[in-house]
Amino acid sequence: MADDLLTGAQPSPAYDAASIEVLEGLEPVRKRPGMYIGGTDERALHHLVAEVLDNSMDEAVAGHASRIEIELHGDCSVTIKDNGRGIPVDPHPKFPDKSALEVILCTLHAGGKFSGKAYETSGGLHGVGVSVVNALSDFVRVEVARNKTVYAQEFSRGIPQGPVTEVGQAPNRRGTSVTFHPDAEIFGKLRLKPARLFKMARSKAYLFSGVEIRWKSHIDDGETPAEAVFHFPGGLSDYLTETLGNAATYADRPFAGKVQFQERFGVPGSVEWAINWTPARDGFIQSYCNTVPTPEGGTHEAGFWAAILKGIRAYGELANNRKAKDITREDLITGGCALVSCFIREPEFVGQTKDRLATTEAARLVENGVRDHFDNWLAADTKSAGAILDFLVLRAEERLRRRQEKETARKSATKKLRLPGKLVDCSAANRAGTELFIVEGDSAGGSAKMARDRKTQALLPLRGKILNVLGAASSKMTQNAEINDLSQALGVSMGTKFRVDDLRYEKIIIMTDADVDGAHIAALLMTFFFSQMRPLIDNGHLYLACPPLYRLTQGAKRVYCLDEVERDEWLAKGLGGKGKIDVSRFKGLGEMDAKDLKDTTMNPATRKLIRVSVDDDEPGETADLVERLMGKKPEKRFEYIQDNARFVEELDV
Ligand SMILES: Nc1ncnc2c1ncn2[C@@H]1O[C@H](COP(=O)(O)OP(=O)(O)OP(=O)(O)O)[C@@H](O)[C@H]1O
Ligand SMILES: [Mg+2]
Ligand SMILES: [Mg+2]
Repeated sequence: MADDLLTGAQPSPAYDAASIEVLEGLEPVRKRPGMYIGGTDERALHHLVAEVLDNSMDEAVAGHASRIEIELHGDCSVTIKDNGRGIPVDPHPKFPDKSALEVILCTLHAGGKFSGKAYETSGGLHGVGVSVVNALSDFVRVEVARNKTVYAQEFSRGIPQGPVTEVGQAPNRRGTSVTFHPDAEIFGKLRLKPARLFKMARSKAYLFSGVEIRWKSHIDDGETPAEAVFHFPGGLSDYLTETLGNAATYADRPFAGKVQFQERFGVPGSVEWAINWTPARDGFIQSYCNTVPTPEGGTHEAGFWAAILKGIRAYGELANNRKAKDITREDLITGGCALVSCFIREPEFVGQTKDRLATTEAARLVENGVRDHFDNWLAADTKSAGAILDFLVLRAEERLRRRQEKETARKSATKKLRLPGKLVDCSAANRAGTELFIVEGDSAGGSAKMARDRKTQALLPLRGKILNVLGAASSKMTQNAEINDLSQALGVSMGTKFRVDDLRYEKIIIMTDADVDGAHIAALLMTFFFSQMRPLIDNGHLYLACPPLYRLTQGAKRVYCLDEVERDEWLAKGLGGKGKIDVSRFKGLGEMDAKDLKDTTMNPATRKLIRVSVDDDEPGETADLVERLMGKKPEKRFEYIQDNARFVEELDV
């Protein structure tokens, strides 16, 4: 084979000046879409909509538009319409035979946002966005209402299908409407997803309370509304409250606010933020600059955390809490749920998809803008401030303890087992017959502790939701405290270093509440085992406990029911006791007393377990399944776990 290459009969084509191509117009975009939209995957496809929407948002933030309409059509084309100034249509001074509209759509680096004259703090800055969309669409129609006239021009794959023409009168309307259909030559079978666009549209409305965004979709995905109007005068604070739902938080209301830089620092721009802390989930931060999401963070995020960190340490000092000085940014972020949105002049992003903000000044502006407010807020609401401080100090202590444990473990010459502090171990010396219950929350751990058989049953309470490992980088995973505790308790390593023989227990039993949250945690754990400790499943070590949903009592008689069906059966035939049957539904494991928990869920003689297994005949299906389990909707996962008998196979023990 290799010889063929060297002595090949085909003469290689000459490599000379003629082989150096110069791509003209929008051709480079079609040749290398990745350079402009970061790939040709689903994310890139949706980014096209973001580019057009960002242009309308820029128009709104500049004070020229108050309404944006997004319509997803049945053929997966999209229309984005605003009531702004309208893209200029007059002949362009540099290209007198072309309109500005055509120049903007068909030339890279053509735009009105370079000088800061037409826009003050815009998300757009490269003059590339809409021309890239044009290059990668097989159909584009732009309509502009300006000077009481409606103009239109159509394009395909970046090439005008005719000049700008007047198509009607618009005596009291103005604005821009861009309709485009992504090109299947570039994106293949990928389709725009209503749910994703819906979310994008809604978050934009949260980011700029001065705009109303109207959503319409002609594609029914079963969950996304066909029509909606977004207008959020409450801004990010409302957004955060909505995102956290009814999770318990350390502050009653988020620490939220907005600062205009002009008033404080004499430069244009502003920062708005909202943050709260919760034990219920891993922390997150979503940041934006000029309404453009920056998933990789950047200087604005750095400034924000610096303000929060300095504020909380100073507060700790005032409150005479010596440990406050140990709090680091890492502690703030775990459990801290934050939204930060800044508007600045001439932002510098990394890459055309603008994933990270690089403007150094933003760090200072945001830090100084947020800092005073945080100090005042902490001083005014001492109850919340105290709760947050305690939580963060605990985080810091845990982190230091883990680090110290690691160091002592490394120092000790003999290989000694390190076990996490919260593991309630069993006393049996051998693995045979032993079980580890992974329980949700500390309260459930309490009754489980009394219900267990001390000799063979061990407990590991997990706090909050473990990291969604599928989406996480492996470095993040090894830093996750809950995951570290879990693998330490099991006595094994993750990934390729996993040895099934090292397992310290024979059965690993996931015991979570019989509700949606419990199912979520169970799904997270199963996914974790599937991706990091697969042999543990293949060798039949992983189980799900089946806590009952109902307890029926009639006089002195009492039965437990796993589900509605069983409950209704008993209700129909009666328990054989006296009087009325009393039905109670368990909301969580923590509600059951130790005896109930033992009889129904833990005692090997009376309980039911489900063994988790993976169907090997359909390996493709399994990967798909994990994806599905890890989708964004916990209810879906719950249904899935309940309905699916392939992944979760029934087994009476
Ligand atoms: N909806 C709109 N209303 C008014 N002007 C618009 C609109 N959309 C685009 N424009 C004009 O077209 C120009 C080019 O848009 P384009 O998206 O290509 O680049 P940009 O927004 O300047 O920068 P970026 O490449 O970062 O998006 C804008 O600078 C603006 O002057
Ligand atoms: Mg743009
Ligand atoms: Mg352009």
